[in-house]
Amino acid sequence: MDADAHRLESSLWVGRKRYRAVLSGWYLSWTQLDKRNREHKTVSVPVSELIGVEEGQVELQPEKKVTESDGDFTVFSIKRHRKGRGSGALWTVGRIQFCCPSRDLRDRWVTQLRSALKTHGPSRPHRLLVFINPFGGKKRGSQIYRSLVAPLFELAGISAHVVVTERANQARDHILKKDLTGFDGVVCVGGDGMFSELLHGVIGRTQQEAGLSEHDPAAALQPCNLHIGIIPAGSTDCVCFATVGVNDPVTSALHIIIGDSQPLDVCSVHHLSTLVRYSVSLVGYGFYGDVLAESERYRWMGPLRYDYSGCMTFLSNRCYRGTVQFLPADSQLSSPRDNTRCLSGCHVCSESTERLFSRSDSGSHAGSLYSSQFSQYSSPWEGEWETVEGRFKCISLTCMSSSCPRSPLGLSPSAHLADGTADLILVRDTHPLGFLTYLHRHTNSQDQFDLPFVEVHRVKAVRFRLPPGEEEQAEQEEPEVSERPGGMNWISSVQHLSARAKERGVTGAKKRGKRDFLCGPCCRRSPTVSVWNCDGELLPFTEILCRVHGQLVRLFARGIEEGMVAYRGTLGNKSCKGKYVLHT
Ligand SMILES: CCCCCCCCCCCCC/C=C/[C@@H](O)[C@H](CO)NC(=O)CCCCCCCCCCCCCCC
Ligand SMILES: Nc1ncnc2c1ncn2[C@@H]1O[C@H](COP(=O)(O)OP(=O)(O)OP(=O)(O)O)[C@@H](O)[C@H]1O
Ligand SMILES: [Ca+2]
Repeated sequence: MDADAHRLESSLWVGRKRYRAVLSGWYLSWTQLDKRNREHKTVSVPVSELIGVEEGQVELQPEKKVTESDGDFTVFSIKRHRKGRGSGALWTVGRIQFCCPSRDLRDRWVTQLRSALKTHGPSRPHRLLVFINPFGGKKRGSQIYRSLVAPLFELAGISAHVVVTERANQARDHILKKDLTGFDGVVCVGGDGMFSELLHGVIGRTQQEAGLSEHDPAAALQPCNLHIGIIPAGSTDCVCFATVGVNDPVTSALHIIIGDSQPLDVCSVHHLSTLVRYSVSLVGYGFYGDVLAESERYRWMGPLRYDYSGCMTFLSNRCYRGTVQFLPADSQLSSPRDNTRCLSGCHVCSESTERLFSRSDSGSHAGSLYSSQFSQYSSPWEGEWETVEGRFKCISLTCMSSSCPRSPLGLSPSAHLADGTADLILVRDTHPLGFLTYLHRHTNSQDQFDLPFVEVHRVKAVRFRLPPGEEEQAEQEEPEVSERPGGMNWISSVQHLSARAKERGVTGAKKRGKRDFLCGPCCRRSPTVSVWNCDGELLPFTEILCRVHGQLVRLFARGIEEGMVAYRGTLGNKSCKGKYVLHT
């Protein structure tokens, strides 16, 4: 439809001031007029950023209140705040009350604005399936949804089917098994763990419907159409922070309402011929694995458990031997040390869309990487595998920056959300002060890669193997792989093994903790094998293969908005003002 089909222009009042209001093309604008009809200040709002239009004088806070009058209507739109609490833009609801000289004119305005919204917002969701974890983070999920999000969905005409979860993995199972006809997206109210449930549900369901097996790391998985929305209410909320730039329920709800769409790379983690889990944020061995294993004992501390376990793990001063192999990404396209940042509309990511979907860069029949072990040429992917052997404090693989309030630029500040690559960070054994320097640089603008014991690579795939003689024993029962692609058997087997890994992690951490305290923080008699942390879940296997699937899922987000990033001095939070600057 012609964008100007909704054109309307008339004189309106806002409070005691008279305006010439115009709905034209993609904008609603109003210009103040003085007594002689001279034009003054103009305010313009893109139709794409309108949330809803209501008759009468409408207030949303503290609860919805409508004062009916013949000529009034209220327009709700997105309002940006440059000084957000984090490094992105904080969005709130802007409200403007117009008054028309007649009811007839008011009705025309309301009708035209609503029909402009319909025309300009075809990608907006109409029906959403919302999962609330009542126990995530500070246990405020239900309250956050009820008081901050539900009223906005109602205002925007979104119908939401809400499921308050009663057990872990309920959301994932619901998405995998139930009829989802009519839903335009799924939303979680919770933390990274809840997001991960939705991620596994959506990817699994899509592959199931496409008749594809998720187990073969060489398979070209089917990109998912069902969008995922995240209302942050967890402990870390790293995925939300890294894709929106702030952890704020209202900002996220508004991104969902206007139907923003942000593709996201996903890493599949395999052991032998089995898919173990998907990750978007951190696949980490050594320090981050140990922190997570340790933190399981302190769940009762809430979000603080990570700081406490972080200190304990740091003091235990462990390092682990192993062999890391990786398939480098094209270094002509980008590099983890190019000092750029993936922002909304990022050109590296948009160019990747073309590259990722213009040709099939793998084939599900090309043979498993595992069958080839360390051979360089049987990979379905281009390039040569590189090998690094040694003793590591930590090994981290991240598909995105993994920024979070604790680390506002993240594990890899120049990583991209949707370029089909991940950054592999290898931190070799070093003295505690060196490692502390590395960790501390995550909290400020100093380059954490500019240290002699740290290396970073942009990669498409990674393998980890224990040193000869310490290989993984077939102690774990092999997960029973379902015949049916996307079937549930492997999930429950891997889940069972993960629960055992958690137990092992906890008891292991107990033993290690005791011994470390007896011997002091510099004790060298530490365990030889760590555990993998996959987006906050412990993995039941040590020898794994990770492969990046470019833009496999889509979020209701748009990346961090340009001009809102925490470059020098633009951050609102006093305690960190001016600190978060990329090293340019
Ligand atoms: C001197 C201060 C150093 C501060 C160092 C801060 C580094 C912060 C790096 C954050 C990286 C987050 C990666 C995201 C992971 C998520 O997908 C995942 C799921 O939510 N979260 C975790 O696994 C949860 C993992 C949480 C890891 C928290 C680590 C906290 C370390 C504290 C170390 C203190 C050492 C002090 C020695 C005296
Ligand atoms: N009703 C429930 N009872 C118990 N566990 C649940 C329930 N609903 C979801 N879960 C599980 O709780 C785990 C943690 O939830 P969530 O991610 O929301 O919070 P968090 O751990 O505090 O935050 P973060 O993951 O950001 O650190 C998830 O892995 C999820 O599977
Ligand atoms: Ca990426």
